[in-house]
This record gives sequence, C-alpha cells and structure tokens, in this order.
Amino acid sequence: MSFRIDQLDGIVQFQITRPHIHNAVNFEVMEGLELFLKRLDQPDVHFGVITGEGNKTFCSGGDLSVFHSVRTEQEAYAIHQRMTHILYRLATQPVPVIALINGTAIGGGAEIASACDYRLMRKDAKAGFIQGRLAITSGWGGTTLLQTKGMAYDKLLKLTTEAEPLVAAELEEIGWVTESFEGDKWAAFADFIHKMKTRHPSVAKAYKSILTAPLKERAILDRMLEEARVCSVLWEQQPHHDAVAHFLNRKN
Ligand SMILES: CCCC(=O)SCCNC(=O)CCNC(=O)[C@H](O)C(C)(C)COP(=O)(O)OP(=O)(O)OC[C@H]1O[C@@H](n2cnc3c(N)ncnc32)[C@H](O)[C@@H]1OP(=O)(O)O
Repeated sequence: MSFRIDQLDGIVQFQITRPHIHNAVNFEVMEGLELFLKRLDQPDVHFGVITGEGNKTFCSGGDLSVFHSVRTEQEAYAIHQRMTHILYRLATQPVPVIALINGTAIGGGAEIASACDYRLMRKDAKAGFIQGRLAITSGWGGTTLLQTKGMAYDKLLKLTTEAEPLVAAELEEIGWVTESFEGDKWAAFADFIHKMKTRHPSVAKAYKSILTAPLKERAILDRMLEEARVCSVLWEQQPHHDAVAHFLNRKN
C-alpha cells in the first residue's frame, strides 16, 4: 500500500508510505488523497495533516518511473487535471490541513504542500518547484494557488523559474513556510496546533471558509486547469523526455 490514513482525536493523518522512492506520487497515492478528502468531509474531523513516511522526504513529486511512459499532451493532461482537482478540493474544503514537511518536498510534492493551509517544515529540509529542471512547469495548479493565496509575484516567479530547492529559512522569508521545526515531527505538529485545538472546532473552519473565498471563484479552478494544460504541452516535448531519461539513467 502506497499510503496510510489514520484518525485520532478529530485529526485525519495522511502519510505517503513509499520512502524507498522518496514518497513519489503514483496512481495509488492519488486514490489515497481522494479518500483522505472524503474523510475530511466527516463532521467529527477538525484538522488534517499530510506527511511522508521516514525522515528523508515529504514527497518527491510525480513518480517518474511510472509517468515516463506518459508521452503525449493528452495522456499527461489526464494525470495533471486529476491532481489539479485533488489540490483544488484540498485547498477549498473547510477543514484546515497542515503539510508536515518532514524532508525534501519537490516538484509535485511542493505543489501538494502549497495546497495545504499551513506548511510546517523541518529546518534542514529542502523544498522547491524544481519542475523547470525537467523542462516542464508546475502541473497540479500549485503556482496559481500560491498566487491566489497572496504570495508576492516576484518571489513566486523567482521560486518557480530558478527551480532550485531552498531550505526552510529561505522559504519562510518568502512566505511559503509557516513555521520550521527541529526534532520529532509529531511533537512539532502537536505543538503547532495546540492553541487552535483549544478553540471550538467551528472557529478554524469558519476562518478557513472566509479566507479561501477568493480560491472558490470558478476562474481559479479554470486557471489551475490551464496551468495543468501548459505543463502537459511541455511534457510532450523532447527536452522533457530527455531530462526524465537522464534522471532515471543517471546511475548507469
Ligand atoms: C507536475 C508534477 C511534476 C513532478 O512532480 S515531476 C517529478 C519531480 N521530481 C523529481 O524530479 C524528483 C527527482 N528526485 C530527486 O531529485 C532525488 O531522487 C531526491 C528526491 C532529491 C533524493 O535524492 P537521493 O537521496 O540522492 O536519492 P536517490 O536519487 O538515489 O533516490 C532513491 C531512489 O528513488 C528514486 N526516486 C526519487 N524520486 C523519484 C521520483 N520522483 N520518481 C521516481 N523515482 C524517484 C530514484 O530514482 C532512486 O531509485 P533507484 O534506487 O536508483 O532505483
């Protein structure tokens, strides 16, 4: 199984359980995220958390060993639009979700974290929109989400265009990381939500609903789907296929 969902004390935890492949997203992880979203709909759920198993990686994005067989724009768009809908639902459903970034979060992994309400990141971990290294752009709506949530235009353009992973302190400075931590991730998580948990659960949901109003405009989902389409166009091009082949064969 590529994921695990647990529920404890009003908190639903989603973990990608593929540490051997840096918690890359395959079709089973996508199904898991869809199940996680359904669980968040339950009235007794007050917070959600997404993390990766192990202490090295949160998520390394799409599983290139699976997706390298995806060659055409149409095939690529089928995957990207599905992930875009998942991220849109994650961002706009009422339960606050924390990305507990226990390690590297790159490519689609950084997009998943961007769709969460908070990013709690281990101090020495690195994260970034590294899609440009593969001659593609973000394909799951992450850039549109960050802009709509208010990230500064120039910081976002630099982050996505340079395609370099950054450490937590650098990402905190540009407004992507909410807080950083050292030590045990679950202790850091408990500490992070401690005060919020003392308020009535309807408070956090109500504020999320108020603050996500701009995301709920139909135009935002359309823009995210356009982002998925732009990525799919680049996906079909030779520079992308060459970059993926280079990554997969780099140890030969
Ligand atoms: C629109 C969405 C687009 C996307 O998300 S595209 C995917 C973007 N992600 C990437 O390009 C990630 C590439 N991975 C890396 O840079 C590195 O593997 C990473 C995560 C920094 C870890 O580096 P290291 O600690 O040196 O580990 P390593 O490279 O030896 O990796 C161990 C095994 O995991 C594999 N792996 C890591 N990330 C993967 C991925 N996303 N898809 C498929 N396989 C992946 C890697 O190939 C290696 O496999 P093996 O042991 O050589 O068989």
